Amino acid sequence: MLKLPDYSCVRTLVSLDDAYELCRQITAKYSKTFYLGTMLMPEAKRRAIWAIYVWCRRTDELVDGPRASLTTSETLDEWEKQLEAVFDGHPVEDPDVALVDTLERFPIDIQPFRDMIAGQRMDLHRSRYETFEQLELYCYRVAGTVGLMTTPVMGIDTVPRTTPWDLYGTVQDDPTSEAVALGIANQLTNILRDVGEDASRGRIYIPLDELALFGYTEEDLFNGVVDERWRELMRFQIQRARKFFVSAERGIRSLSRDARFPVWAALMLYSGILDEIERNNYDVFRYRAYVPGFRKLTCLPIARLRAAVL
Ligand SMILES: CC(C)=CCC/C(C)=C/CC/C(C)=C/CC/C(C)=C/[C@@H]1[C@@H](COP(=O)(O)OP(=O)(O)O)[C@]1(C)CC/C=C(\C)CC/C=C(\C)CCC=C(C)C
Ligand SMILES: Nc1ncnc2c1ncn2[C@@H]1O[C@H](COP(=O)(O)OP(=O)(O)OP(=O)(O)O)[C@@H](O)[C@H]1O
Ligand SMILES: [Mn+2]
Repeated sequence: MLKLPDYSCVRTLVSLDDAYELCRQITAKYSKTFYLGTMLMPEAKRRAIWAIYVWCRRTDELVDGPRASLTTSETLDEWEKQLEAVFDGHPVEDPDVALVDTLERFPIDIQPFRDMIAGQRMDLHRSRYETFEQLELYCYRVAGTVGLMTTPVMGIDTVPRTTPWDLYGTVQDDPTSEAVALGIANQLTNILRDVGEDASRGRIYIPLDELALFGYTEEDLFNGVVDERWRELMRFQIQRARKFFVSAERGIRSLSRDARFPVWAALMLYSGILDEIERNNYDVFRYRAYVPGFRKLTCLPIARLRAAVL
């Protein structure tokens, strides 16, 4: 079993600035998209998002990282206790120093963090989802929760703006469900991009009843068969992921002004992966869909404009 540090021990940890710098470096190393998003935010918010990112990354690594085979349900129990210590103001490891500070500055609830651990537990115990309902619960837990963790940092500002091209109607007070929708959209996209990689680990996230609906079998998936059945199935999956992105868009105008551009940018960059899958003619087995740097750059002025006018 993977042993975590004893959270009841007192130990010497890094300074607050060093802890945030560590979180910055880890975010930059692991995610170009989210790091870019944070670089468009004011300093205080950006540092908080790095701290949250790193906690999420560490949680994900427990079941997805190089030492994942050592992770058991007890490891996740310990991780949850470490989380509680952090919420009580007691950092256990260096990056926790930044998270404790972030939790003091922003009104963030512990429940989404617990729910994310529950999502990682699902990865530990199951490698198939029968229906989309089951998959949606998984997606809420591992990714929708990120929306709930980060919205209190980004802040809400619902001052209505009326424009002749108003696409989304009145500004809502509470963008919680849109924040969750963005996490789910990202996770569905991630799943479609990584179908081949997950299959090589014996995992299938696409709901089995939907594979059956398109006459595509588990065996086809493990053999990386790309034919019209697969392409139709992928078109269906992509269309659904896009619906979640569209729901999320409605919520961005309820966020603080200084968070709208970063979130539009992150949304456009991540949903761009779906366009790349289409460009690769749905062959996620042989080609990894990624948004090339120049296309990421062209998204930015459009995201800037959307943040200003939508
Ligand atoms: C710019 C910004 C606000 C970013 C948020 C950054 C953040 C804290 C991300 C956490 C990501 C993370 C490590 C989660 C652990 C579980 C996991 C791996 C989920 C997948 C992320 C993809 O990461 P990546 O591509 O690096 O994965 P791999 O390379 O395959 O390992 C997820 C797909 C989920 C990410 C979910 C979000 C970022 C939620 C987004 C929602 C908001 C920012 C709320 C916006 C508010 C409204 C009202 C729309
Ligand atoms: N164009 C590419 N071709 C092959 N491998 C890549 C490519 N881009 C990234 N990788 C590798 O795959 C890993 C994850 O790639 P990914 O596209 O998720 O980039 P990322 O830095 O995590 O950014 P993002 O936030 O957009 O997911 C990278 O750390 C890198 O090692
Ligand atoms: Mn990535």
